[in-house]
Amino acid sequence: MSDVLELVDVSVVRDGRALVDDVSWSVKEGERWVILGPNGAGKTTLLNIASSYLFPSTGSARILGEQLGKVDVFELRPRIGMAGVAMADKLPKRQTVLETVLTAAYGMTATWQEQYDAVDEDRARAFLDRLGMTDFLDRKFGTLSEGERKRTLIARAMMTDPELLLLDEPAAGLDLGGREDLVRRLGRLARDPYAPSMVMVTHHVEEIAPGFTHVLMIRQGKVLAAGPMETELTSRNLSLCFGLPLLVEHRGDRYTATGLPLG
Ligand SMILES: Nc1ncnc2c1ncn2[C@@H]1O[C@H](COP(=O)(O)OP(=O)(O)OP(=O)(O)O)[C@@H](O)[C@H]1O
Repeated sequence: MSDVLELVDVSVVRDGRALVDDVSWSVKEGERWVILGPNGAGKTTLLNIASSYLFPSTGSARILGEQLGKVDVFELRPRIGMAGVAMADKLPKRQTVLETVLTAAYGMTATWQEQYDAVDEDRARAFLDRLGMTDFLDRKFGTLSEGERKRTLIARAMMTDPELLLLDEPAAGLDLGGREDLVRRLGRLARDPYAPSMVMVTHHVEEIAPGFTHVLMIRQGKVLAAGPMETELTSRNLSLCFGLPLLVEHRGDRYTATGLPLG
């Protein structure tokens, strides 16, 4: 298996403070990673490196076999799908859902007067269908609910047929039904052997879909645990990560975490 992502001794320093501190982490082809950590731990900063939008202050980062700093990022970026709030803010609100997904194939965020290939339109429809968005194709992106927007962004990130899919808090802001629906869809994607390697940032173990294989826990910029879900997603590690006693339970193919009474 080849490395999709390989960070060696990576630090990101701003105003004399390490936001990411000496992180070494590798993601192999086909793996599905979850990044867990408290607010401000450095999760989004790591994702920004993985998407080639942020360069480490020190250390080395290889993405899809290319060394950050030596590769033309404009050639690298189409190989990476990214769905997150930062992307949602860049997309025109008046564009339809179908156009929002379709424009990804042309490496831009706005539509032009040009005709799109029927093949691309079919692909956009298929991804939207897979995410349960078929009834919303002509709706303006700006009028979607949080959950509908999240599902559209994932379809959009899939459109370039990425080798690496990065999801930044895809279930944040969803109600219970919306979360469960998304977890089911992400689970289907995670178990699809043809789906890209995936890295998902989340705040809650309840949002981990079946099919995710590995977890990275980060606290104050430092890696606290990284490895297979079944060995690393433990009460001990999660308690250390969030700084309070937590009980992790594994029921069926899902996880829950609850705080223990401070005895
Ligand atoms: N450009 C910057 N300059 C200075 N500090 C920054 C900069 N960008 C981020 N930070 C700080 O770096 C730390 C890590 O931020 P990051 O967004 O990676 O955390 P996170 O784990 O994603 O947090 P959250 O769960 O709240 O989204 C935070 O303390 C943040 O305030």
